[in-house]
Amino acid sequence: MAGGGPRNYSANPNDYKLLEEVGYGASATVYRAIYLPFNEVIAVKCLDLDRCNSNLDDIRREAQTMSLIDHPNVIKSFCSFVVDSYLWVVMPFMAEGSCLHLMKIAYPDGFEESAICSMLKETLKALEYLHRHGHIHRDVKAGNILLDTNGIVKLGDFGVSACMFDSGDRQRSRNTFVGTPCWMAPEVLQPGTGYDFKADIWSLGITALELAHGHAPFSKYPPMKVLLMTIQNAPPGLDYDRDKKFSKSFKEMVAMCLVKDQNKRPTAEKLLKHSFFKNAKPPELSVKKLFADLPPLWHRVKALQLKDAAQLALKKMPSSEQEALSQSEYQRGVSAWNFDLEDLKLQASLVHDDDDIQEIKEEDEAMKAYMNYKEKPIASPYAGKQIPRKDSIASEQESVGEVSLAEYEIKNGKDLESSQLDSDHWEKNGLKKNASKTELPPLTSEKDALPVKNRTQTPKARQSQSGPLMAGVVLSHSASERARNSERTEIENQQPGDKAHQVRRAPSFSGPLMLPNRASGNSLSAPIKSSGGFKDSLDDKSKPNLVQIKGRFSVTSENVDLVKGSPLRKSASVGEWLVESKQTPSCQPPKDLGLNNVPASILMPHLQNLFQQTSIQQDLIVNLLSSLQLSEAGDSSQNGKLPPVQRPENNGTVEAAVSEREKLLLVKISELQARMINLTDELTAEKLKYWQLQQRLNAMSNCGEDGDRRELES
Ligand SMILES: Nc1ncnc2c1ncn2[C@@H]1O[C@H](COP(=O)(O)OP(=O)(O)OP(=O)(O)O)[C@@H](O)[C@H]1O
Repeated sequence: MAGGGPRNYSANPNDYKLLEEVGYGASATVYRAIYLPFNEVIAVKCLDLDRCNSNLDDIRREAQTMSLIDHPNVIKSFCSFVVDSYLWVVMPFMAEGSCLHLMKIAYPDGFEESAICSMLKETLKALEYLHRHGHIHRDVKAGNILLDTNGIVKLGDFGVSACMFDSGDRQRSRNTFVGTPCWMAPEVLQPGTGYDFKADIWSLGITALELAHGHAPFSKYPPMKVLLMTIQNAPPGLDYDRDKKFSKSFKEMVAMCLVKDQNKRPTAEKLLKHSFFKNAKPPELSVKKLFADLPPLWHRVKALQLKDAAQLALKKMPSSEQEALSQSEYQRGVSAWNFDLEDLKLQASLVHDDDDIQEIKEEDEAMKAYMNYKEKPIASPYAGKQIPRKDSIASEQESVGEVSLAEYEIKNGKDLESSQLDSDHWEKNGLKKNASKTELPPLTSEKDALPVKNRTQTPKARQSQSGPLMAGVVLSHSASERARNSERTEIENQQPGDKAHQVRRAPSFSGPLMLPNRASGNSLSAPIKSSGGFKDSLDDKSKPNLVQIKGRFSVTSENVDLVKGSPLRKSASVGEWLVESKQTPSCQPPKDLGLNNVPASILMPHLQNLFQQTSIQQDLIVNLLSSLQLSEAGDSSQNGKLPPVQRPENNGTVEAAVSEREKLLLVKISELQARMINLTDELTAEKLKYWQLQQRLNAMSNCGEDGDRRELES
C-alpha cells in the first residue's frame, strides 16, 4: 500500500506499470499501478486531455491542489506529468475504491448508520480542512469518497475544485455551473447568484442521503428535471416513516445541510460538533467490515462494467424492457450534465411519470431561460459577502499557523493564472519536468498540435496494461452514452491511418458542467474538444447546423428549433396543437345563418359534408406544413438561398460562413413557425365554425324531436 511519505516519485512513465482499471470518471480512468523503483502499489489517474472539458489551468490546479494537500482525509497526489495527450496523476491507491462502487456492488440500498456516520465524519474533516484553506471541493458525492482496506476514508477528485481566493476570471467562473446535478446546491444551479463553500455542505447532505438509500435523491430523473426539482421543490431529507431505521440526530444533521438558504447552513467546523458525529465509531471498525468478503476492487469494477455493457446491449430491446432497465440505470445517479437536447428528451422519455409532458415543457422552459442566460455576459462578479477576502483569509491562516495551500495560492496566485506553464513553477510544486514528455503543451495546444510520433507512442505503453484499455471499450457513465460511444468507436475504427490503432476513449457526453467560465471555452477556435453529443464528435467545421459552441456544449439549429418550442413540436395530431396553441381566437357568438326554419333532414347531409371538408382541410394543412418544411429544407440546400458551407483554408472564414448560414436558417425557422401559427389559427377558426354548426344541429334536432313528440301527443 502506498504511504504518503515524502518520497519522490519520478515523472517517467516507464517507472510505472499500469495494472487493472479500478475506476473511471467523466474525463479520467484510474488504474492500480506499481511504481517500479519502490515496488509500491499506487494509483494512476489518466486524465484524457483531449476529452477533458477543463482547460489546462483547471487541470493544473487540480494537480497542484492535490500535490499540496496534507490531510489524512484528502487524497494527495505524489506527482503528475503529461504523457502524450494524457495527464498522469500519481496518488495513493485506495484499495476498496469509492463508496459508490461499494454500494453498487454490495449495498444497493445503502449502508447502515454507523458506517455512514464514520464516512461522513471523515469527509467532513476533509471539507473542514479544504474550506479552511480556501478551497471549495464542488464535487462531494459517494463516487469521490474513497476507501482503503483498513477503513480509511479520503475525499478525492479535485476535477472541479475552486479556490475561494481567486479573483478575476477564475472567480467569475464560480458564477457558472460546475459540478454534478444531483449533488448541486440550489444556489449553484441558479446562474449568477454566486456560491461559496456552503455548496459543499449541501452536497454532503445529498451524499448522506445517497449513502443511506443507495442513490442520490432525484437520481432517476434527467438532469434538467433534477435542476428544476432542486430549485423548486422542498429540500430532500430523511423521511420520518420511510427512514425509521435512522436516528433522529442523523435526520437532523441531514436537514441542517439541506437548507436552501446557504447562509443558514452550518460550516463544516460547526457540523463536526453536531451530536450525530459525537459517537462516531472509528472507520477501522465501522467501515472496514463492509468489504470483508468482497473480491478485489478491479474484479468489482470489471463486474460493474459488464453490467453496464449488458444494459447497453439491452438498450436494443423493446421499449418497455428498456424503461425498466433505465430505472436502475438512473439509480446510480445522474452524475454528469448533458446538454444534448435529444439526449435530455430521451432520458426524460425513460422516466415513468404521469406528468412527463409537463416535465419536458418545464425542461424546455428552463433550457430557454438557460440559453438566454448563456447569451448574456456574466455581468456581476462574485457575490462578495460570501467569499472571504484574500487578506482576511491570509490573516486567519496566519493565526492557524500552517504552511497551507491557501498561503501558497495567495503567494502564487498570479503565477497560477498567468504563468503556469513555467516549468520551474511546476517543479517547485512537485510537478516534475521531463525533458521529452512531461512538459505541458501550451494552452492552445491540442491533440493535433502534438507530434504524431508522440501520439502513437501512448497506445504502445497502454497496450502493455492488463486493464481493458482497448478501442471499443466504452467507459463513460450511462448506457445511452455508451451506446453512442460505441457507435463512434466503430466509426473511428473504420477510419484509415493510425487513428484506428490509437487507444482512445470514446467521447464523454457528460461530465461536470462547466459553462461559460473560460474565454477559451467560448470560441470555436478554442482548444475545447467535442463533448456535446455524438454529432459533436465529428469535425466541428463539417457540422452544417452548428450555431454556437459554448464551452463544451454546442447548440445546433435543430436544438434551437426545439428550444424555441414550436407549438407543433410535441403533438402528433392537430387536436393537440389546438390545446397547445395560445393563438386560439376568442370565442365569438355564432352568427345567425338564417337556417332556423330549415328542417333537420335537409341540414344533416350539409353538416356531414362540412364535417368531412373540415377533416380534409385539417389533413391538408398537416400535409402542407410537412411538405413546406421539406421543400424549405430542400430549397435552402439546393438553390443557394443559404450560403453553402465553404471550406476555405482560413478557419475564421469557415466560422463566419457557418455562422451566417446558421443565422439565415434561424430566420427561416422563425418564418416557418410564424406560418405554422397562422395556419393553426385558420384551423382553429374552422374548427370553431364546425363546432358552432354542430351545436346548432343538435339544437335543431332536439327541436324537431320535441315537435314530433308534441304532434304525437296531440
Ligand atoms: N486513488 C484511487 N484509488 C482507487 N480508486 C480510485 C482512486 N481515485 C479514483 N478512484 C476510482 O476512480 C473513479 C473515478 O475517479 P475520479 O473521480 O477521480 O475521476 P473523474 O473523471 O474526475 O470523475 P468525475 O466523474 O467524478 O469527475 C472514482 O470514483 C473511484 O472509484
